[in-house]
Amino acid sequence: MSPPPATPLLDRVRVPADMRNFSADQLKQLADEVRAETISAVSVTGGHLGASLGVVELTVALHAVFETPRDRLIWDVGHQAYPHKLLTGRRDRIRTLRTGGGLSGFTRRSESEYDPFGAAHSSTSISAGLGMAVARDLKGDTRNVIAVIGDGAMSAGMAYEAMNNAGAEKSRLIVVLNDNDMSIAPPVGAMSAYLSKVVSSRPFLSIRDMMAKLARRFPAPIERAAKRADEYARGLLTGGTLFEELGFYYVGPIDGHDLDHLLPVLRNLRDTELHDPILLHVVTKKGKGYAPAEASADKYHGVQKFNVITGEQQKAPPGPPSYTKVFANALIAEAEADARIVAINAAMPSGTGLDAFGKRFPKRTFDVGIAEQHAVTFAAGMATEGMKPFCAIYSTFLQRAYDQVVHDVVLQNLPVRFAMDRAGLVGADGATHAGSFDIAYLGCLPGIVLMAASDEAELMHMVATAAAIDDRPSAFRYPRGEGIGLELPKRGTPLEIGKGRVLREGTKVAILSYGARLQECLKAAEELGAKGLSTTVADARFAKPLDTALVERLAREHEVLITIEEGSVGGFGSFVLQHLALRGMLDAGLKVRPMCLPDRFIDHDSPKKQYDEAGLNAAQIVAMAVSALGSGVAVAPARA
Ligand SMILES: Cc1ncc(C[n+]2csc(CCOP(=O)(O)OP(=O)(O)O)c2C)c(N)n1
Ligand SMILES: CC(=O)[C@@H](O)[C@H](O)COP(=O)(O)O
Ligand SMILES: [Mg+2]
Repeated sequence: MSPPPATPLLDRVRVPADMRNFSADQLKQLADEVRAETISAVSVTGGHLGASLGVVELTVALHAVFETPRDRLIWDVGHQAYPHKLLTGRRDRIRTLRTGGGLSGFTRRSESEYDPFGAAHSSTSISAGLGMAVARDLKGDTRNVIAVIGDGAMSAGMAYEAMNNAGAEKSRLIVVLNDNDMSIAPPVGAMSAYLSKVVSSRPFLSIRDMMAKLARRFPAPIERAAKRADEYARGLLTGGTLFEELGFYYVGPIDGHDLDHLLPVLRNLRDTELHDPILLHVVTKKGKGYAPAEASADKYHGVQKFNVITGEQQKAPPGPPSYTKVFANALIAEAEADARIVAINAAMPSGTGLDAFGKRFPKRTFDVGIAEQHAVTFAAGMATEGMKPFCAIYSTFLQRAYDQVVHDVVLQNLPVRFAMDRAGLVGADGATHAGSFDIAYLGCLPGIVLMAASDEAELMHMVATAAAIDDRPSAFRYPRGEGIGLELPKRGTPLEIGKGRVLREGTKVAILSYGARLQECLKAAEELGAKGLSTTVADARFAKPLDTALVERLAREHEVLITIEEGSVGGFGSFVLQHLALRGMLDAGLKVRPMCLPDRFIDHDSPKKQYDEAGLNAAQIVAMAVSALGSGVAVAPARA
């Protein structure tokens, strides 16, 4: 007779304190329930399933052993934190994940006391953890600080900067390296190869543990001998781990799914008198425990809603190709014609579309890992040798390489091309991933050519334009998602640099759009026309160099000039205003209304709702024009 079903335990756990008296067997059952609940919840919301499944046991063990939230637990990237959210008072909201007003898809200080540090951009956890550890020491506090970082995130320079400092600071910090041998794609780089070597060597924890225990039992001379033996054991089995050379006490590798390993090791680390930073190397499987995830190439890194039984993801109805796909095809067409074109991405081959480029040109495609700073200067180096590098990095992630853009590319006037996908608001990933700032942060740089695609055909032309610009840096931005369904040429046609285009002629209101708000502008012009307000619509195409003749004509011939962009304050509208002001064209009463993202962060929601909240949809453009004509004050977009 089969044993009676175990009473569910997850229902008894609102916060981690509720599970701290559980036995090892109960914790194993709890882990199974957490995994099932994670799969069920993400099947409804979509999201980052694979990474979360890979850390179910680790999450249970960390919260069982450490006194969170007093002990600080930081998740690098935070995309793997769904089990963490289930166990820290957010189970009731887990099915609101990544939806408007719902839980964030990453960790967030404002969301929970169990999230001591916000994340989403990778490789920040060790730095933040060290900061918390040093602050603890300065305050004479005794809490533990634990940073969980993945093998992919460990490929970013910031992680080394942090470890280098931690090794010198000698402040007690526990870094858990969650090694699942995956980034979004299979990992790249020497660090990944190194970790595979360490993982494949015999687990030497037992020998080292024995030596350490022996050392503690004997007087100093023997302790020194034991310590030397320990060094030898380490060197013998793994050539001395890189982490120990950086001043960390390395423990591992251990099985990150086996609570019988995890619990005692974590308790030892919690109770040890060691004041060194510690690196615990755990080996896990991304997508663990859900067959469709384990079987998939990307381990269900980021999924749509799906059928739990079959694993089949909800497919969007067939629509126009995504901007990403159009970019990839356009770059392939250019590269077919010019062997100097090479493409670089930072651990985002599929997200940028360079996986397709790489299939066509494997030797001209470079995935440098999560290393945007390196990617940019690597591209700069290639440009000095006459190559035509296209650096495909999401607008938000390019923020990480800003000084490389300024100092290594623009200041040296090197012809690196920046393909900035995910420009503007991006929906479910929310504020951390919005491509809000590139117009402002690039537009202030002398000499760079800046373009924004208003549709997928324009994107093709901008790829061709960038390919042809070989005497200075250039950048073009385009949004997440699908195009508008235009017939596309085989290959783009280079645009005349610094020239916009007029799509609709009017006399009263002029709308000058930069980027993909153009369709909303055309809708608004229709509505304004129906109100008897004849409206011109123009596509600026370039923020730099600005089409000053077009800007001045629109200013001269209309009562109201509206500029609009999917970017923050300080961007395209500012460039237009500055030009008109310096030309004295604001002195004669022209009513100018720059429409851009509000000066605040816009939380996750559907893109349509996000742009509603940002005040950048057709109805709000109409309202802005009408209010300006009535010389009303600009209507600030409603706060969500
Ligand atoms: C600075 C930065 N670049 C790129 C990304 C996109 N990204 C999110 S998760 C991820 C892979 C992370 O791999 P790993 O740290 O091993 O975590 P895993 O998904 O394997 O758990 C990448 C590249 C990011 N979040 N931040
Ligand atoms: C966690 C992370 O940063 C990436 O997975 C990101 O969510 C990808 O964004 P896209 O879905 O827009 O490619
Ligand atoms: Mg990984």
